[in-house]
Amino acid sequence: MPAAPTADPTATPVATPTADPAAAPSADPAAAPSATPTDSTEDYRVALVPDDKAAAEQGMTGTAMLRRLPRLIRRTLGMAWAVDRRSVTALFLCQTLSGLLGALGLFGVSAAIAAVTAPGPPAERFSAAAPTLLAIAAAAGLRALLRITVTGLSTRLSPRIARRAELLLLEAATGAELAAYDHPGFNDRWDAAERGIEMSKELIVQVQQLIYSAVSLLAAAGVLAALHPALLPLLLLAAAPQGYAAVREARVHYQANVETFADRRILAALRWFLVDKETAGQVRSDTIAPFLLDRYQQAGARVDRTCDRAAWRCVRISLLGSLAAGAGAGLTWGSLALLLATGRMSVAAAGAAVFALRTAAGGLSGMVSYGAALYRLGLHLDDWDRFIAEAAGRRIARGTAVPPAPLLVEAKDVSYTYPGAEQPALTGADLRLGRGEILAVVGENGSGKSTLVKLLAGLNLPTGGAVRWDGVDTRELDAHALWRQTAMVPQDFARWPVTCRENITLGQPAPDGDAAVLRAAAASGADQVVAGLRSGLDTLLAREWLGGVALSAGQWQRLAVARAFHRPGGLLVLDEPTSDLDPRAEHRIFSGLRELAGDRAIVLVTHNLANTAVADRIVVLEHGRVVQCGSFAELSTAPGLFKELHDLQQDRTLVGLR
Ligand SMILES: Nc1ncnc2c1ncn2[C@@H]1O[C@H](COP(=O)(O)OP(=O)(O)OP(=O)(O)O)[C@@H](O)[C@H]1O
Repeated sequence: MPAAPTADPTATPVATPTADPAAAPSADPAAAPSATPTDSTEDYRVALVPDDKAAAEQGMTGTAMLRRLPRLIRRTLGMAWAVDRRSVTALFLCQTLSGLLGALGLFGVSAAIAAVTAPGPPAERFSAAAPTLLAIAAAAGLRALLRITVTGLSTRLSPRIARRAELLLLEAATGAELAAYDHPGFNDRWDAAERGIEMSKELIVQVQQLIYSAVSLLAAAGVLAALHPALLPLLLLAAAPQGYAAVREARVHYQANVETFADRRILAALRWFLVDKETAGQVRSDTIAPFLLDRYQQAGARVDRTCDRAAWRCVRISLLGSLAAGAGAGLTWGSLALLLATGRMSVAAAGAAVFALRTAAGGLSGMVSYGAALYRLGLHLDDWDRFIAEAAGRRIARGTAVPPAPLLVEAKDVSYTYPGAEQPALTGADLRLGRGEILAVVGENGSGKSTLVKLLAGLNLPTGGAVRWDGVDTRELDAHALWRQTAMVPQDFARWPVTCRENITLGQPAPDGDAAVLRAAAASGADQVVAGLRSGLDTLLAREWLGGVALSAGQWQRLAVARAFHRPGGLLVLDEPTSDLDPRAEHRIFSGLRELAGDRAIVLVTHNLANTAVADRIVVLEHGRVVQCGSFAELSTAPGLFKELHDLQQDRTLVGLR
């Protein structure tokens, strides 16, 4: 899936988001994307299949294939044209020339046989045929050269087409609203679309093979029609069963692919959990490896069973297709013999017909098999298309107003229900936050704190009520302009695989460059991290990469906070910003917060209620509702949830001291 895979992308190849444990169906069934709510890996697997299977069934008939092929060819050539016009033009010229040379060669064969079998002395006959034979040889040589050129051109085009397809996919994914990721099946469709990209590498190769076969067939068919009109329909009859079998096989393969889709995702997720560095320690300490490996084997066995069934079906289909094709071929060759025997065709024409029939049969079977392969690729390309269309339907399309740093951020009767969720995560929330103020948001796990701050920061749009920045609904604001005014430390902050400096500037340096970076680092305690790095700000923080340096969880968090402090956003959102920090680092951040609030509005989410003393106001959430609002002094003395939680926190400390 396209979301930043984990808090540590250094451990997650960005280009292989399928390995994202966030998308792992077995890891978190609540978050598992599926067609229907599921509670187990098995349910997940079963729930995924019907919809996708239904989609796969659509249009998988012979006529559908015939209808779709021209569109697919146009589409592939269109994609190729967009990336490299010269190569596509050269490809066409080569193919056309190759076809013409093929036809000339076949007519040449007829002329050569006629010359050789004409009455007269052998030497004369041979010298009469020699120029034609030389021309046939030259044409064959030239065709071979053209074939090599075509292969070279398609090898050049293939990766470029795939990269373009990938880029379009990435643009579609990053251009979608964040809420798109929460829609059931969105991540699955991303996975399927990625497979479409893999397949797109093959497109141009298959298309050029198909065109080559078609051109060969056309040339041979022209010659055959000229030799005897009965030969061509017979040839087509012989190819029909093979074509039908190829379509059926493509269909069986694709269906097997769809049926094993969920299991293959499970396999990918299990592979991830078994080998990733993040979980490697727990795999050992929890001795969970045998359990996960068992799951892996079960899923693998299911995939194998489905693939075996598909393979056997294909063998049966192929066998029947070949038998019918053999009978058709026998009919064609028998007819040719009959024409020759009854004198309705000359020996020269029959000789040329033999060559033409072989060429045409090769062209036909090439068209059938490449056509079927292309059709199969096209089904995967549909997945790519489907995702792009879906992402486009969920693209960020808000207003155009560009907000300055807000003086006032308000939530008015705000509710939010995650897509597909039965219960709202937030209901009827009202609050105000002015520039220079600190607002703390507290509550038990799952009470809606992160949901609320994502709405205030315009990452999500409320499903009810409104969030307003200086009176303007966030729906009417330009999303990117709004986010430029927002600095955020989310719970799962990213660990970008770039230098320490870039981890703080995010590629958006302040006018005073490193001075601003060092100020932000000093305010968050990241200055100590920088001081310990062998190349200071220039140190690459990507442990898997050559020369990268690994940081501790707390050191990363200091950098994440520095990054938010460095950003000149008018709204600063800190969601559990000190969960990994030692007391000294935590103290440094909270003692500097008031100064930072001078020209910003700050929202702080924390479970450490003592830290909320720094806030001007505290809102307490319970089951998605604001149940209390007040200052620390008020809430810590008045009866209510805040006091209860605060006392519990104190009480635990006392137990520890006893
Ligand atoms: N992407 C999502 N899709 C569906 N439901 C979600 C999603 N994210 C959160 N929720 C649900 O919304 C509710 C509020 O979640 P939220 O993350 O806002 O809680 P929180 O107060 O920040 O929790 P915590 O203290 O554990 O961080 C929870 O019941 C959670 O299950």
